Amino acid sequence: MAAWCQAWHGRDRPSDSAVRSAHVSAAERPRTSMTPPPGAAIPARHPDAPAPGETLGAHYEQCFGCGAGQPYGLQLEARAGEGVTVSAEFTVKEAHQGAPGLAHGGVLTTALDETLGSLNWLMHVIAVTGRLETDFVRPVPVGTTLHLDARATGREGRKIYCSGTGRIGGPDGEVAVRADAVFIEVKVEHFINNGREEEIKAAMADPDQVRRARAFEVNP
Ligand SMILES: CCCCCCCC/C=C\CCCCCCCC(=O)SCCNC(=O)CCNC(=O)[C@H](O)C(C)(C)COP(=O)(O)OP(=O)(O)OC[C@H]1O[C@@H](n2cnc3c(N)ncnc32)[C@H](O)[C@@H]1OP(=O)(O)O
Repeated sequence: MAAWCQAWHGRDRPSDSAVRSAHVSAAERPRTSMTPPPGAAIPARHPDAPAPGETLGAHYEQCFGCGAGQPYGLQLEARAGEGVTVSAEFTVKEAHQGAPGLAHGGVLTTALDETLGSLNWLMHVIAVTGRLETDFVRPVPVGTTLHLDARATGREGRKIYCSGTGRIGGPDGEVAVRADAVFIEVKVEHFINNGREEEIKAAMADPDQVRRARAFEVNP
């Protein structure tokens, strides 16, 4: 039986008090810098990572950032670049407005979060966003295609440092948004112990081999 499957069967869900105390100690931690510390490792591309130019596919069909099963989601399709870099496009739809005719800042942050998160697949690591800092440089109108780029800049322990930009008017157009983030490597138990049973079961039964591989095969 695969490790993730054993973890599911023998899972030990955290009690409410465990979740609360974990939350308090994390909240008391000083903010992590967004710059890789001196001595951080240079992120290495996994030998089995998709080749430059290949699309990565969604990691979960119901993901608000990349899943095809979310009609109001971003349905972002990331492509592998050289090294540990990715690019993606996202066209702002009416459902994504904040001010009339303009993209909501949270949606733009989601686009960056998803693009940055997809870098982890090139390293064959499962990681969640720990900290994400966005600069909103220009307003982004509905109908605009945001050209996104992201790169991993350093690794230290479980922390993965990365940065990304979103440009308008073409892949070399003006920067409209940019972000720095620290992702934290987790085991598949992070999802099993904290997610809802219904969705976890559905994800495990996903007939899409690529998505299953992204979710599980990086956790031997
Ligand atoms: C069976 C089905 C399975 C399906 C599987 C599907 C897999 C699909 C593949 C991929 C999915 C990825 C999803 C992509 C979606 C886009 C990305 C998102 O939006 S993710 C959602 C938003 N993020 C969260 O919900 C995190 C919530 N936070 C937590 O769960 C914890 O706080 C966590 C895991 C981040 C850390 O908790 P700790 O207890 O494991 O680790 P500690 O010991 O506290 O920290 C470890 C190191 O990380 C630093 N760290 C921790 N939290 C940090 C933070 N918030 N900012 C900066 N650094 C932080 C610490 O300073 C520490 O560093 P030092 O080792 O001391 O140097």
